Amino acid sequence: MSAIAAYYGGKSILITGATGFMGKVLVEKLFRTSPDLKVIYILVRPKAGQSLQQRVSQMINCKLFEKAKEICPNIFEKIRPIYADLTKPDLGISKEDLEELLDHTNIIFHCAATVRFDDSLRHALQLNVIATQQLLLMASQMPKLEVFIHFSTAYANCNLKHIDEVIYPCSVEPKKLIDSVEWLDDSIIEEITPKLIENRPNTYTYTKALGEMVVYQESGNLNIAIIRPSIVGASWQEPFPGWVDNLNGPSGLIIATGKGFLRAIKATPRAVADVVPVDLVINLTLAVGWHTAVHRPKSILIYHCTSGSLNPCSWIDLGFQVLATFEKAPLEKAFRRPKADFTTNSFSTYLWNTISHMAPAVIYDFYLRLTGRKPRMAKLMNRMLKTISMLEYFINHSWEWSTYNTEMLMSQLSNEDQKLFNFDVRHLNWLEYTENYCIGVKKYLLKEDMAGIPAAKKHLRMLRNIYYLFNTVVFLIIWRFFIARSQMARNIWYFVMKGSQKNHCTVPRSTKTRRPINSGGETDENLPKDRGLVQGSSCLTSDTGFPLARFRQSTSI
Ligand SMILES: CCCCCCCCCCCCCCCC(=O)SCCNC(=O)CCNC(=O)[C@H](O)C(C)(C)COP(=O)(O)OP(=O)(O)OC[C@H]1O[C@@H](n2cnc3c(N)ncnc32)[C@H](O)[C@@H]1OP(=O)(O)O
Ligand SMILES: NC(=O)C1=CN([C@@H]2O[C@H](COP(=O)(O)OP(=O)(O)OC[C@H]3O[C@@H](n4cnc5c(N)ncnc54)[C@H](OP(=O)(O)O)[C@@H]3O)[C@@H](O)[C@H]2O)C=CC1
Repeated sequence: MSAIAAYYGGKSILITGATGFMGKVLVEKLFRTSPDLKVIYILVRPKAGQSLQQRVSQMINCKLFEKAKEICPNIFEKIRPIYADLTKPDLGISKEDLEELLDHTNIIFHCAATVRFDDSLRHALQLNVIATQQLLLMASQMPKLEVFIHFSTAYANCNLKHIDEVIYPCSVEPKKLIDSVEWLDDSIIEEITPKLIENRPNTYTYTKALGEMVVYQESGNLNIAIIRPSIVGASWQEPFPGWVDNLNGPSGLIIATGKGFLRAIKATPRAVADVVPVDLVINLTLAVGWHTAVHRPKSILIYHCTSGSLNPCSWIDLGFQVLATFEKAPLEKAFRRPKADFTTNSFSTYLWNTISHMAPAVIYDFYLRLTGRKPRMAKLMNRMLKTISMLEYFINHSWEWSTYNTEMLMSQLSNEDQKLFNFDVRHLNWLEYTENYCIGVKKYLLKEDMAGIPAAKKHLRMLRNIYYLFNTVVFLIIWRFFIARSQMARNIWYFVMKGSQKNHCTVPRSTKTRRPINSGGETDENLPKDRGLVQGSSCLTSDTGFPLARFRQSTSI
């Protein structure tokens, strides 16, 4: 019997952020491995006109929960949604609900956060710091609480190169900052934000670091552990490979690449793409929950959930595999053929953005206008470039995270737990994982049918033909313009043609097409004189068509 699965049996578990990407996988795994758990309280806010119950139904009825529902048919009875808004005082929880939570909760998983990189400091503080503080206060009043697991991020201390499994102090006391933003004007907060976050790229990483400090300061007698995942990607194995349901992290960029919107990105190609599958993160989380509750470590332990130190994969390898997968299983209705170039400086990035991103979008918009439709591609492209500018920091830097605690925990698990709650990233095959990730994005995020692959391939072939046609037209226009007007261009053209002519003729042809020399074909000797400068080639004269004709005209003046 698995010790971890057994631990969660009969427990009342409180989860914040259960409707999010990681929260769903956590709830699913709990029901699948510990179907005898007592209840899962989930803090939910109403959203998009849906009631709490509707949100829960939508969550449980998605494909992710199919296996869990077979194993635990009464999931609906065991999930108790609690109305909450983490930005409100007392987390917006009613008195009755609060009493129930205080009386029964055994375990807390605190997942909820704002993960947006462009959030205002005030909002990010409210969710990632103040809400954490309030939840800790609530937790300290729970007599039956055994463990509190806090989700942070491996990038909370991305201002450092080497990051250990410790809490690093921030330059400003969280409590002082919380007090200040209460009375400071939004415009002033905006002005001081760059100074506060110092050399971090955004308010998200900064407030997650502050959140950790609050956990440390308010921990009291609570039994707490912190999980720090790096870039969380689609599922690796559980409940099935490739599951993903939002655009965060790499998923949005994978779609942008597959659809042919994103064709070049500023990145350090050999830098480590520190992606970790979501099921691996959740397995570690459940193992940490069990270990912290059972062994009650004396201090708060931090667990890095990263891949770079144990099984690194570079951005360029990831990019190649994404392209290889989309060649086999392309996305439907791509804008252009998928391509992934890596630029390394701002100038080439600017050039690529203009030529390879904005220009085709503007041309397409022109076409839409001509056909009486509303132009939209340039706007879409601008939004994508804005998104990329926010993510660029993470693809152009490298970090080293120590994983001592995570490895120690792995060594303490029984063989059965190591299998059931596998978080050993060394077993991950990146080629296979990336392929499943791309297919998962196609199936579960874009809801595309695999039966549509032949049509998608046909569409790509059409795009390729348009590309060739477009390039030929551009070439002809340029050729006509230069060759007709400049002697120097004519000379260069002659020089190039002469060189290529020599090279071309040395390539052996197949015996079927090879003509014997001097056997009545066009050789140097019997070429008509008006062929002027192009003498010397049977290869050239046979298939040059319009360009050569133009060239002949212009050189025979
Ligand atoms: C082959 C090569 C592969 C290379 C692959 C590199 C991957 C390199 C990942 C590094 C990632 C580090 C991750 C740190 C790990 C954490 O600890 S944090 C968790 C990750 N958090 C995130 O990724 C949040 C990033 N997203 C954001 O902050 C906000 O969405 C943005 C980027 C500021 C955009 O904000 P906004 O302009 O208000 O727009 P929003 O309404 O959110 O979305 C606008 C449009 O952009 C789209 N969009 C949103 N997010 C994304 C996205 N990530 N991507 C694309 N489109 C997006 C939306 O679909 C939407 O399109 P429409 O539906 O309107 O057509
Ligand atoms: N995804 C990643 O790559 C990484 C994530 N993490 C951390 O993991 C945790 C989970 O991330 P992830 O699942 O990706 O995030 P998501 O954005 O998918 O989910 C966020 C969750 O928080 C909830 N939430 C947000 N605001 C409120 C609010 N005001 N009141 C109540 N609930 C709210 C959301 O609810 P709703 O559905 O109503 O919006 C949602 O359930 C976070 O702490 C994040 O910092 C760490 C490293 C990487």
